[in-house]
Amino acid sequence: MMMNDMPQAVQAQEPAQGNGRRIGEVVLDLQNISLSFGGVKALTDISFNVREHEIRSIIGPNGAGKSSMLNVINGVYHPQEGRILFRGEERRRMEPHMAAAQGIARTFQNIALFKGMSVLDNIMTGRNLKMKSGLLANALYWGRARKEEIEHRVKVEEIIDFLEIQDIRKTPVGALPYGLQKRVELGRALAAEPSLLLLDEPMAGMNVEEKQDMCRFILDVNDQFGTTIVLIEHDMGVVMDISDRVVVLDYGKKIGDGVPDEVRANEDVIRAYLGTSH
Ligand SMILES: Nc1ncnc2c1ncn2[C@@H]1O[C@H](COP(=O)(O)OP(=O)(O)OP(=O)(O)O)[C@@H](O)[C@H]1O
Repeated sequence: MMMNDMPQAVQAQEPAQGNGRRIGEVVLDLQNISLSFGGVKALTDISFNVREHEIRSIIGPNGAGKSSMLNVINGVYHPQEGRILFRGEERRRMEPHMAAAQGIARTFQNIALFKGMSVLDNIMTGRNLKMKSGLLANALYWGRARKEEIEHRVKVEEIIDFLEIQDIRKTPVGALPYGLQKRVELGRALAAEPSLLLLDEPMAGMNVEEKQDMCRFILDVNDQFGTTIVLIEHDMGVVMDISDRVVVLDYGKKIGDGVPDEVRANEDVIRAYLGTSH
């Protein structure tokens, strides 16, 4: 990203209009979010927003509250305080399956795939929500269900081509190296055709080459499908390279928010990261 060429005034808090992508309106607005587990305050008064087509990263040292934040967005955790607006509408009650129905998909820190199933079948499970025909429909309207399945297959094959995993489409996921499993997990999330994709440490445990591949796919998803992406990542180099804006958490509080150059220069962020292993 060409942040260095941008004048200071343009950088303040606004995402870059990089890579020909058009960054649009705020799609997700988190306002004064606080979340506790018993006596543990995981998040304290966190506010930030995510704009359409943006790659928005959440970083911070271990235990900073990053996963908790993603789980709040996804409807897994319910904050005790604060407001969440998605596409301008305030969220009242939220469950993970409702997030999926709203076009929010996610991947997990620890790969959550069916290891004994093929790559193709795993990605196919990502279409579940889109499938109208249930078992009964399958029995009664065989033709219609069959047609629908073919349409889903076409979509899944498109994703397989996009992720360049044609040669392993029939391979059981458990037999694949870690980096490829992560790519399949991305494929399954993409199968839901999300408008907002949440990625929990998509590069964790990868070697340099696998990280480069994953970066390329994340940028391509964002660019070609226009998907808005929120990601948690420990690798600072990667984050600064691919993000439009970065929010920094430390001990459950927000200590920085802005384009990568702003965050890099932020004294609080530098202090939080000094002496940590990130
Ligand atoms: N389900 C839970 N029950 C109790 N405490 C929790 C729960 N989830 C998170 N926490 C606590 O909330 C705080 C933030 O944790 P969280 O996992 O969100 O941080 P993180 O930044 O994602 O950390 P890491 O980088 O290690 O994954 C920690 O103190 C953690 O112990």
